Amino acid sequence: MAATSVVVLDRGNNTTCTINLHGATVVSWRVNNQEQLFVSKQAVFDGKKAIRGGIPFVFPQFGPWTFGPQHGFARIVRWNLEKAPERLASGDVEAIFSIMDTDFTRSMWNYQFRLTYRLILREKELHFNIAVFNPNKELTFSFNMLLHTYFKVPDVRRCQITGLQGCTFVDKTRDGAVYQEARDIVTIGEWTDRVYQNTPQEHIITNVVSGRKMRIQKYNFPDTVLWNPWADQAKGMADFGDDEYPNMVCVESGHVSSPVILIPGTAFEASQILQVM
Ligand SMILES: O=P(O)(O)OC[C@H]1O[C@@H](O)[C@H](O)[C@@H](O)[C@@H]1O
Repeated sequence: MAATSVVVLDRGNNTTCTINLHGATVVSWRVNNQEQLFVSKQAVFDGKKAIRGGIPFVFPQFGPWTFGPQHGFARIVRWNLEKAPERLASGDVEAIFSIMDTDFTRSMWNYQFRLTYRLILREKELHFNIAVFNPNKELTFSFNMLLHTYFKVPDVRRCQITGLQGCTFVDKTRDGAVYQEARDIVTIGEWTDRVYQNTPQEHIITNVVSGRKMRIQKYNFPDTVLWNPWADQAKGMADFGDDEYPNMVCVESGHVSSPVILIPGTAFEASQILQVM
């Protein structure tokens, strides 16, 4: 069996979305033949390591983890294809992916769970609907979740990001010091690793591929992580080219600064819409 395998949603007009079952990582989103996501040339596809780029799925932990790998296990396990790509009456294409607990996941996180991930590819949009169910009889569990989206950009220094003004953020490049964002438009010109809290439902990033704008809409994802490793940090990552940092920006919708607490028999739902404007 191949170490990794992919599922393609094809809407026609050279508009496609490719999902690698390793981590249910979205590894490509093309709109009219234009790639919107960054994947490193050094990315490793060995069915073990997390894929460097696209949209890795972070769950049940964000960041370093005492009981397992950084950013949890969802991005390094093979997902099931619950529903193969199917064209809807609207012409949009849908596919559903899922994981549930295994011996491997229980060795780090000893709960039964079920996670479904539904993707819908529209003309200029990609929709993500996520549901986590707690089937345990008595155990409440808590988790973080985040869509670690790597946007492809011609030059990150020219991107402007809206929707962060007034938000409190934890700056991981300054030992987790907490600040408040003063700027209505945020730009990036150095190593950036920030967890913005209680952000609004919408962000716009300017100057993505072909000078267009990207709209991010999120529901039940209170936080937004902004990340670019810049030159020095890039050198420290084996699966990221030294000169690639100008061509990506991670703007990540998540529930990370506080955990989701899920009591038995209930579900948590969250969603995101990406739109090329
Ligand atoms: O190298 P990883 O595990 O994919 O993580 C990449 C980055 O992911 C970001 O979301 C984190 O805020 C960063 O701290 C981290 O460096």
